[in-house]
Amino acid sequence: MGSIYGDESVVSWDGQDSTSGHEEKIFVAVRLRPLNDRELAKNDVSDWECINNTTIIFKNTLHERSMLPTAYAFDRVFGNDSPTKQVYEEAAKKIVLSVLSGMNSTIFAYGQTSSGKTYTMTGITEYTLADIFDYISNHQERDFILKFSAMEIYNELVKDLLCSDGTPLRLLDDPERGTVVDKLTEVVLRDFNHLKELLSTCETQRQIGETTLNELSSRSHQILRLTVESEAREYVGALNSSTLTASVNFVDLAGSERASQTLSAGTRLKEGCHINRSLLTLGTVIRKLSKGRNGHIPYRDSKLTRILQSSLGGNARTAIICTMSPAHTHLEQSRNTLLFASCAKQVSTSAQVNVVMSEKALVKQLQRELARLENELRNLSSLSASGGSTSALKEKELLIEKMDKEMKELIHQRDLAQSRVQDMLRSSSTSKSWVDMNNSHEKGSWTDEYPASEASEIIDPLRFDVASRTSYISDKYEGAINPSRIEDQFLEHNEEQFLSDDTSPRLYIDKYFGPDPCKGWEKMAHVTDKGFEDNCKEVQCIDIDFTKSNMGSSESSPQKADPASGYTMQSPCSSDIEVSDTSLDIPRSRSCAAIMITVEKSPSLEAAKEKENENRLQNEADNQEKLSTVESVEKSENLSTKESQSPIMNENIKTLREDSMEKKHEDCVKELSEVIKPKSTPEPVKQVEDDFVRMIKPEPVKQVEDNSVRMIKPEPVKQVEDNFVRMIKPEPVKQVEKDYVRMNKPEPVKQVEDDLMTKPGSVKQVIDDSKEMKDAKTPNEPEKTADYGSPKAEEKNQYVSDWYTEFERQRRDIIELWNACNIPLVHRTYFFLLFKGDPSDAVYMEVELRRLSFLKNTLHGVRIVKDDQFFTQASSLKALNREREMLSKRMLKKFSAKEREALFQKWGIYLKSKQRRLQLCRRLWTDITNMERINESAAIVAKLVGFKEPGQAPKEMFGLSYSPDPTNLRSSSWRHSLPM
Ligand SMILES: Nc1ncnc2c1ncn2[C@@H]1O[C@H](COP(=O)(O)OP(=O)(O)OP(=O)(O)O)[C@@H](O)[C@H]1O
Repeated sequence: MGSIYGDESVVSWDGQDSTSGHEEKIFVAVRLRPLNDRELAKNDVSDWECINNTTIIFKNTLHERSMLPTAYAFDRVFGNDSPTKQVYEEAAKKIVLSVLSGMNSTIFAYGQTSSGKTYTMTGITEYTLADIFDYISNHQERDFILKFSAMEIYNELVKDLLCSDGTPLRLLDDPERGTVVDKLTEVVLRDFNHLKELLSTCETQRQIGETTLNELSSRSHQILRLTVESEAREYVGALNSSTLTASVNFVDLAGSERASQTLSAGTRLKEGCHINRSLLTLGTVIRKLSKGRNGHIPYRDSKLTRILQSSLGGNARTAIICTMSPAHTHLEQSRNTLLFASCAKQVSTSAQVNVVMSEKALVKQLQRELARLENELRNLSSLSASGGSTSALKEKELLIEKMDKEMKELIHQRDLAQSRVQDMLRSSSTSKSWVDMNNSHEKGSWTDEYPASEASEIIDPLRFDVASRTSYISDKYEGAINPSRIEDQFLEHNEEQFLSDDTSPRLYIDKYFGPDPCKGWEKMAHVTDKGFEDNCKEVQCIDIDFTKSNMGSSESSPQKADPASGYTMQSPCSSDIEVSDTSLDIPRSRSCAAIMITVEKSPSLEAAKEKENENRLQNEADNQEKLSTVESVEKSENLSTKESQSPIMNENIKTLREDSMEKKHEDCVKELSEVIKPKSTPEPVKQVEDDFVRMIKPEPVKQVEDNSVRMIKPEPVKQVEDNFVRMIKPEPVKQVEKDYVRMNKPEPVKQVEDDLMTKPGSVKQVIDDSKEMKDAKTPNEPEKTADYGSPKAEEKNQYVSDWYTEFERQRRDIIELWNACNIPLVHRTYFFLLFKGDPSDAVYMEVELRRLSFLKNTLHGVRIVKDDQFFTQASSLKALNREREMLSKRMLKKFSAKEREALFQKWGIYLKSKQRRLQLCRRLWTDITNMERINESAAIVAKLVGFKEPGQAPKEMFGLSYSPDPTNLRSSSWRHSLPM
């Protein structure tokens, strides 16, 4: 008897958790009735016999030549002496009383005409109702409502058995309740007697006809329906009250019949046709369901199957009691019944508790559900706000913006640095050129060699603007002398002038770095040498020109040429560029060269300093010379009129007088080093370049775009599909195979061996220690014995003991993994016997553990992708079962009958059971927690396979040289089954 646990709980009749839907097969029982008087009168014989509770056999095999089965097994079979009460208790009660648990249930009586369906079903209905009423009276804590309805399907018309007008009822399809019989009378039962009255009404109403086989043959399918609603009394009207509601159907089918047997005609024949047709549909539904739910199930082909759809593979617990006549004359019908029963046995239903909540409870629950959903929605939105695609994009945009700013700043700094470099170089070169030029001028040599006409021809195409250039250069010159002004000059300087000026830092960048400044640093390394040399030359030329113009002015009006001196102040005198460049052979500023080397090769700071020192030494020598030159200029200054000197020149001379060239060079180098220091080492430059490329090139944007596209476009699906295809395609298997092969190759063994033998605290160490301990224990060597028991010896002892604990642990792991990976038993045995607990086993164990762990993971993966290809190749259950079969065959040869019997007894195998050897082999290596069983398994397999010296496994077996007595392994499949 079940129990009720209060509100929202259910009655459990069979110990199952009935609150959730569970799938179960239809319960099928067969009931054999006794031969009836008519059959006895005809001397009919009984063909069938129930040999136990579940099996019914065909007795008269002599009369039956067919190949049809002679024995049938069902959930329960009842012989002709079984009373209906027993049938109810053992085959129906559990199912029908599920109605009290809130689960729908149905009990069918199926069988040929006159086989005892009505007889059985009437009894079952009464017993059920009696039990239900009994239950209700014993459970006053619940409030029950019972409703009863009854219908029959006669000639494919649905009739209400509780209504006498005989009007056929319509079937309606309800989306929630399925097929319902429209306007079917439903009576609320007052008590058991009320029900009995109703049952009697039904009996009267039901179509009964006389046939030659049954005087009171039911000519219709009858469905009696009892609906049980229950509610815990203490919760009635409460907010959390709920009602269990379910129906039980008692279905007494019309009997299948053969017209020839029933000798029916007219009305009976017509009834028979309808009966057979609807039963045929029922049979088809059952047969189709028994083969799975593939394809169309013809529920709607008959009203019977349509009404009872929920009981046929639906959500009602179902039992079918097939009634049979044992008479030989009904053999064919009996066989059909058994065939139907066999099919029905394969059909599953999935019943669940129907809980109807009170309106208040429903509102409360809906409110709770609403709150939960709202909460989820909130979480989702906050999640998307914090980590969603929009925020990710925004974050990236911000990052890009930030990096963009940084890059701009870096570029700006670099520009400044370059400008400073140039200015310094120019000022340095100018000073030197200017001094040199003065020296040359003093010598009066260069203008003679290069006439003005030639110079003019060269300068014209350059459209050299002497005035602006002079002004600019003078400014820059000042800047070079006063580095603090450089930046201001660049900022203040006219943009156009910058662009037209090929000494402009911007053009310089364009020229040497290209439009993408990020490439500059590298490109610069290739072109600087020549480029900078050219640039320096230009600077020199300009300086020369400037110097020349100023020098000229000291002698005459700037508008007039002085043929004597060769000054051509009216026309651009850049012809002298060439002159200065070539004929004067002015040495390029060493400081310029040094600086460029620093930039060009991006050496380390130390290297730069080294070069700086080098330059300083060189410059010291140069400056000595320059200072003397300045002195000579000073001298000449005294000789010429003071007014003839330009203020700039005066300033220059003044500055040169105040600052030595060495100081200037030092300043240049120092400043340059400071400016370019962070970029002088290759890494930051590369980093800047990489960052820049990442930030300002189209790629990052593209990347962001791609990312966003990936997030919102259908491609992800494609990607997922691709991944999936990649997952389930043979490729991963191939990879897995490769990995597997790699794992099984001798290399890892070697590696593990090496590790274990060479590492400190290694196996070798343990072996040595244990040997040492063994030696220490030798009684013949007292001095060693003396050491035994000392702290050192105890430590060693502990060490060795730890090793054995570890050994046991590893061995257990391996055994577990063997089982998990379906490793062949022969392999297990060989290894198991190999492990003697010697520390040198560690190598084998470690390799085996690694291999198995890998295999287990792999198999796990393979199972996920359901790729049997690798699975079977690696270690499949199928292969293992094959191995067990083969081992079982060898038992005859390897074990005597006595030994086998002893083994069967030891392993709990019933001596009279079939396939005892196979049973035994199927148990080998299965109880992995029982070491005794494992030991026995190993011993049995070893004997079956014929290991000669199982403990003496060569380590080569880790390769492919596994050879456990080839004479005993004739079948190649044995070797094939080995995973190595
Ligand atoms: N197990 C049984 N023990 C004794 N008598 C039985 C048993 N089963 C059926 N009978 C008797 O056999 C006869 C036919 O039974 P019943 O009417 O139940 O058959 P049925 O299968 O319902 O037939 P139909 O399909 O024609 O209605 C009845 O007289 C009934 O009393």
